[in-house]
Amino acid sequence: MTVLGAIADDFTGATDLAGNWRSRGLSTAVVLGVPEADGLDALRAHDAVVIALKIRSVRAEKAVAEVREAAAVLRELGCTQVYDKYCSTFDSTPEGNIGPIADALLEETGARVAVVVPGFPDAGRTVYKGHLFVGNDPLDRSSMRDHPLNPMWDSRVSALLSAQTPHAVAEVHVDVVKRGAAAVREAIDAAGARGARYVVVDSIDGADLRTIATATRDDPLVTGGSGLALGAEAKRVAPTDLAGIRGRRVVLAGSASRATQAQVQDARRTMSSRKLDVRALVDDMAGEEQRLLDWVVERWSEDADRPVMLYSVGDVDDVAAGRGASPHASELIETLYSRLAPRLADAGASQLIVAGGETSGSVSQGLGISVLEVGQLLSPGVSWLRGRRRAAPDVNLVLKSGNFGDVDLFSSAWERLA
Ligand SMILES: Nc1ncnc2c1ncn2[C@@H]1O[C@H](COP(=O)(O)OP(=O)(O)O)[C@@H](O)[C@H]1O
Ligand SMILES: O=C(O)[C@@H](O)C(=O)COP(=O)(O)O
Repeated sequence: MTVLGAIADDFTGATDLAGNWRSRGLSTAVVLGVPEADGLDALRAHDAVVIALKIRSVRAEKAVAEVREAAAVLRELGCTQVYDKYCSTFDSTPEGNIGPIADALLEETGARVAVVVPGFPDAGRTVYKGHLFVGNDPLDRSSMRDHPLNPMWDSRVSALLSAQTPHAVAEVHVDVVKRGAAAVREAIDAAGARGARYVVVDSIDGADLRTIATATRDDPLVTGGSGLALGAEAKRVAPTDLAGIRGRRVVLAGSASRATQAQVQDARRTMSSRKLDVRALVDDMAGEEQRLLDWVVERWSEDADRPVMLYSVGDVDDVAAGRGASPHASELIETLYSRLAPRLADAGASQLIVAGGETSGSVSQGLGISVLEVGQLLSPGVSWLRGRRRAAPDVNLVLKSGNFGDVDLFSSAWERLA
């Protein structure tokens, strides 16, 4: 029976969370979109279910409506705790939807108070005295300040959240966390008694996540990045690795994040690659789609085993250039990838690495994927997946969050598919 349920605001975030639950031995299914009632029985066998939505950058009312539907499904599945998964870098604008979604989930779950835990120390996200750090930098001094969709303007998580919710937000700092789960529980309850509905809890290492997870085990709602899932009670089940599906290999990078830029630069040295031309997409989307398909297929015909890469940002100037070519550059790039992905699969692609949360959503939707099985972990937050497509053969996928993964991920990941 399913005990844990999650709602993730993007597809990479969903696989990030599922990978962490899998590493605790929990069998975890990722469903793309709110599943239909007749699809629920297949999910009941899992310990945990993640419903992946593509709502990170959509209007709050629309996002909340989808989240309420997803919450109803998790209730139907009998989940005793709902995990509200947003980005470990709290990606949102002041009009963003993290607050409204959490507010709706307080109502849906009947929770009096919910923790806010963006920390994921394995991936360099820590929260210290309420401030979110990316590596050594406060969030608003990290590369996230230049994000094309969600430029981050503050590092204090309570300030970011307070801009998006009418509810009071409290903080529990690391000195309390280091005293253990009972002290954290007491501090959360005390904050709740003073009227707070959210409590941002510091986490500077994995032990803190385990402490917070223990303290909140019986809470109907927790919120955070994926790190808190690493504190889930472990099951002694050795997770099996996914087998590789034979076929062509392709990298589709639509992420503008700095880590992806470095991965793109690294991969350009080892594989054929081509940068998307936003101007050409504006002028003739269908023609450009065909040209890109032909170009990839020709590269495969030269060497069937070598991956081929399409990318949209090689360095930070490409975002400004893309925007200069069209104010709709982001949508055009997402549309291109979602249309191209199924055509690449028809042309033989069975192993795809996709970079960027929004981009991964577009590609998965384009491929018609309904459920993802989570396999071997490549690096914190990044795993191989098997995507089940509606009326088409399955594919292996990596849906990589923009800022995650080792620099050589695009060339090294393939070896990890048995
Ligand atoms: N050259 C570009 N110019 C403008 N927008 C771009 C460019 N390349 C990618 N984008 C858009 O930026 C967004 C990146 O978001 P996402 O895929 O979530 O990755 P990340 O958050 O890591 O940057 C997408 O909407 C993508 O289409
Ligand atoms: O929590 C995280 O950092 C990731 O799971 C995530 O959501 C990253 O988003 P993108 O950078 O948009 O892929």
